[in-house]
Amino acid sequence: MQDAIIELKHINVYQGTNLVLQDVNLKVQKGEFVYLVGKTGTGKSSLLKTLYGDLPLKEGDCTVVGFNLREMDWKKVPFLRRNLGVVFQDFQLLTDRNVNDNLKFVLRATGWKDEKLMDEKVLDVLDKVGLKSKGFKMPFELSGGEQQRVDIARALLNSPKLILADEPTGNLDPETSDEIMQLLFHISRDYGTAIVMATHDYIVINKFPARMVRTERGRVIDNASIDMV
Ligand SMILES: Nc1ncnc2c1ncn2[C@@H]1O[C@H](COP(=O)(O)OP(=O)(O)OP(=O)(O)O)[C@@H](O)[C@H]1O
Repeated sequence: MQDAIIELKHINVYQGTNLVLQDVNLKVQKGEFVYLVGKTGTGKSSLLKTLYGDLPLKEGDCTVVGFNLREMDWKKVPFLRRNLGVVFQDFQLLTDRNVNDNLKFVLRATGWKDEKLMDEKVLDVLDKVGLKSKGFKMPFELSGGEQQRVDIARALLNSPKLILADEPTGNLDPETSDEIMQLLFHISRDYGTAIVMATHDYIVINKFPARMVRTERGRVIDNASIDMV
């Protein structure tokens, strides 16, 4: 039997009192790569936010990396976040500290204490994203692609079973987008990390085909094929 990393049953997604997505059913298995596609404003980010506990789940059943979001005490959200990684379009690095300290900041915030273990972990994730020698650089000294790699390294810190990526190639040129996609596919394939990636970018999808799920008119449509979009 395969392990479901995400299982959604009849969930409704709200922004405030506004119902954004209705009756969403979705299963994502260990190591699966899934694109979340759909026009702007159709609810891709809202769905991802629900999955990482940024929007409260009001209706339906939702299990993410073993956490039942319906029954979960709101105070447990930090524990949920320790078990998944989130990658954003705009990198969201702390601009006042170098790459090592950006990563250590997250480790400390998620309960790590031993300096030596933290140093080893930081080196390990930087190695995984091909930035082993860049730990002492400030974010402004890095290219957009390198900053996105640091963002991905940050998502890998707690060895998550799931990465949620919201338009991770949105700010990158085509060549750099390809490099980031190769990295994400490598992570999914070689470490068994499930990845759900929201994107508008059909050039990327064509080059790196994977399962697609589409947001449209308040619904999530599974098995969307590329010629439908
Ligand atoms: N913070 C918010 N408060 C209220 N409504 C919001 C908020 N964020 C998004 N919305 C609304 O929720 C709906 C879905 O937005 P969402 O950002 O999830 O769509 P999206 O598919 O991710 O769009 P994009 O591709 O442009 O990022 C839109 O109608 C949007 O206006």
